[in-house]
Amino acid sequence: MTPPDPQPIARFTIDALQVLVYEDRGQAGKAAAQAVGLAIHNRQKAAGKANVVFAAAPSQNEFLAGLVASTQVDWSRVVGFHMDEYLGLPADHPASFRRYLQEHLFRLVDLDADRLRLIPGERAERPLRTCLEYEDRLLAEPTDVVCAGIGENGHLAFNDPPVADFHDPLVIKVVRLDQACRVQQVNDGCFDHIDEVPTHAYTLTVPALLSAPVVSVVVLGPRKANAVLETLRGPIGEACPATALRGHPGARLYLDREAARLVL
Ligand SMILES: N[C@@H]1[C@@H](O)[C@H](O)[C@@H](COP(=O)(O)O)O[C@@H]1O
Repeated sequence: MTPPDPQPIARFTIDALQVLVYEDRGQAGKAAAQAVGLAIHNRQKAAGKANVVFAAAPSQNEFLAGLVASTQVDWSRVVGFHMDEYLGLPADHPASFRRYLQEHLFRLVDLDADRLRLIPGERAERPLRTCLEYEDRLLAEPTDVVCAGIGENGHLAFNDPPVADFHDPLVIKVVRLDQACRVQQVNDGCFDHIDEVPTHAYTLTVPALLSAPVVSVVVLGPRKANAVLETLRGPIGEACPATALRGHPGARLYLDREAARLVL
């Protein structure tokens, strides 16, 4: 017998943003995976393929596991991008986002190299050239679905508060990482020590992320409660980059009870 679909314990809308709260991480991730699976399926039916941008962080584990299990997605017709990567980190480094996505998704669904558009983060020289090349790839295959998280400091991808720009003319840029963001990477277990966390990274910009008609955001755990509060109840602005989601009618925020603690 198949387990029942996850049911939200609360659902509400803040400005244009739909918010769904689930009892636990597993249910929130599974619900997001079902909705993203359907969005990819619909896009494949309408356009033949779907261009999808994936976040790479422990917050995505349950969601990606749900997507791997989805029967709705034809992975031979998905083009996979990722939203950020550390500058100077080789692809096989344990904390590399390319490695994370290979292990949690691409390898598991046979998404091969010819359908992957990955940021060559190890190229630390001439990063602007890397940005322009990746921009060309994104513009050639416009994003249909973005799968994101929100950082403890309210960042979207690596658009931390000091560098986020809701009117950014760029599609991808190199940013200096905020200290709070670098500390989170250690707390998440991605690095042993703050000194190991790179100081700079490539990131898709806020307008690039929000250009997708479907934006699915999974935010889990007690350490995200403040960021969720700011995202939903604070003033819309770059001080909390995730507030930009409130202007997007195709955005959905999937929370577990712990992350939603301050907004229920
Ligand atoms: N590289 C990750 C992104 O891919 C992720 O979306 C974001 C939020 O991550 P988390 O949900 O762990 O806070 O953080 C980093 O930028």
